[in-house]
Amino acid sequence: MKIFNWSDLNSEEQAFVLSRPALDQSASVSEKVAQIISQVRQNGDEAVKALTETFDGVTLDHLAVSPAEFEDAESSISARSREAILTAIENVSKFHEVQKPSSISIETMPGVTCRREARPIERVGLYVPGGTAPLPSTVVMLGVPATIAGCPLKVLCTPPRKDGSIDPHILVAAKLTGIDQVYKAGGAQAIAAMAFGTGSIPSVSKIFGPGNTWVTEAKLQVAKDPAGAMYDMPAGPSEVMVIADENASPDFIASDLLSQAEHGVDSQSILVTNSKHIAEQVVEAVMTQLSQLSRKDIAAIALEKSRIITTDNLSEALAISNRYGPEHLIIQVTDPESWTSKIHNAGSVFLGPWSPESVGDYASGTNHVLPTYGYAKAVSGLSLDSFLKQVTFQNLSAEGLCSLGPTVEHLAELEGLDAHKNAVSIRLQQLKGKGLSS
Ligand SMILES: NC(=O)c1ccc[n+]([C@@H]2O[C@H](COP(=O)([O-])OP(=O)(O)OC[C@H]3O[C@@H](n4cnc5c(N)ncnc54)[C@H](O)[C@@H]3O)[C@@H](O)[C@H]2O)c1
Ligand SMILES: N[C@H](CO)Cc1c[nH]c[nH+]1
Ligand SMILES: [Zn+2]
Repeated sequence: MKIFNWSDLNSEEQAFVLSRPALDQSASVSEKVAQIISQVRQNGDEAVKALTETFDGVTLDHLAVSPAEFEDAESSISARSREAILTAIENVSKFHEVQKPSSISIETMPGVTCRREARPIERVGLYVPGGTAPLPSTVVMLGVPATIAGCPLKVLCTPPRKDGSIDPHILVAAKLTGIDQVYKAGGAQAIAAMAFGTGSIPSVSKIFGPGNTWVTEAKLQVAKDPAGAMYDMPAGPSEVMVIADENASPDFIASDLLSQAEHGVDSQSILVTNSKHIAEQVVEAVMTQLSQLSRKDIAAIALEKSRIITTDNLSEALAISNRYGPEHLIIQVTDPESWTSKIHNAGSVFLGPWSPESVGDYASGTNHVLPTYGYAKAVSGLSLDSFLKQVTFQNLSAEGLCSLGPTVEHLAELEGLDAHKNAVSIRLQQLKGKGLSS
């Protein structure tokens, strides 16, 4: 990892140092995704099977995971794995249960009552990536809030393994979080199938979950079509930024940087520190730890686009972080809580030496589906709210309309919208007839 001293960089160099590995939005990816979507719309299940053969090298008879496959999965995983999945579900459930919104109601003026109530999204599609690693933890992060929100239809798609099966931990996590419709489909074809429906995969209103370029581009494209589906957020290649001072442990920092680098070749890990000494020690620790990893080849490529930035002080480090808007931000400084009010743009934050990013990935309780590419500046990570809609209600008494009606009539007149005005006037006339309006 290369070390850059922030104050030595001109603005162009600073922008380069904080640039992400580009999201491949080339015309070729966008055209190819458009073609995949069109194939799935035209030929449904048959197109999904053909595309699975092309991109995943698997021939499938059925897309739906059968009850027998769910049962086999139950018996094939260890008691320890089941227990770990249950602990994750328990903590993620606790943190998402307390996010349940309460209804609000207020009388804005006498006789005019406004209310807001949450409703679950009725049909949701959950995408669990599976290109390079099966992610049962993502099933937990998607399934738990969908179930707590009360979404009646939950459909899960994930790419099949080379033998046409789905990782059993994914199936067990699905069952345990209340999902029983799992389909063997990955990439853009899975997103298209959930957006428009196929013979076997039901269409949904909103699609959730992270994924690679193909998945992300497909989520964006199906949302543009009124017949398609909305999506949660652009959640692409994993990224982490660590802010550390001279008291932090170089080994801990290196382990955190590598934990995200190992996700994929396009992951990005950045250290920002006010200590040159720490920066140098981290370079060494990263190299030592990297050599021990089973995914060292992937992590090594990700590290080529990862960086270490040295700053004059921690305030400058925080400003850099807010400019970058990392998916994950780790604060390894003395008294980390004293810096939280200065953090504005980050998906999820890990405070102090005993809060590695991995705990949020798996089981602390927070959600690991988080905005990448700097979208943390504008959107939040997944939460219970993502699976709910807020419906507003208003109820006016006759007295309420008598008080508010003339204002609405006036505003409608300002906009030249006679029918709007008339919808009030016609009622006020009737109330006048009853002696209720002047
Ligand atoms: N931001 C988050 O919250 C978060 C959480 C977990 C994982 N992630 C990220 O999700 C990503 C998962 O990516 P992945 O690739 O492992 O799995 P994936 O499931 O997203 O993609 C695999 C699918 O991509 C399709 N595909 C592959 N090559 C293709 C090609 N040339 N043309 C068309 N389609 C093709 C295939 O259909 C395959 O099934 C990683 O980048 C990881 O860092 C992000
Ligand atoms: N770090 C990923 C989100 O960027 C989530 C994950 C799943 N498993 C391990 N990590
Ligand atoms: Zn991770």
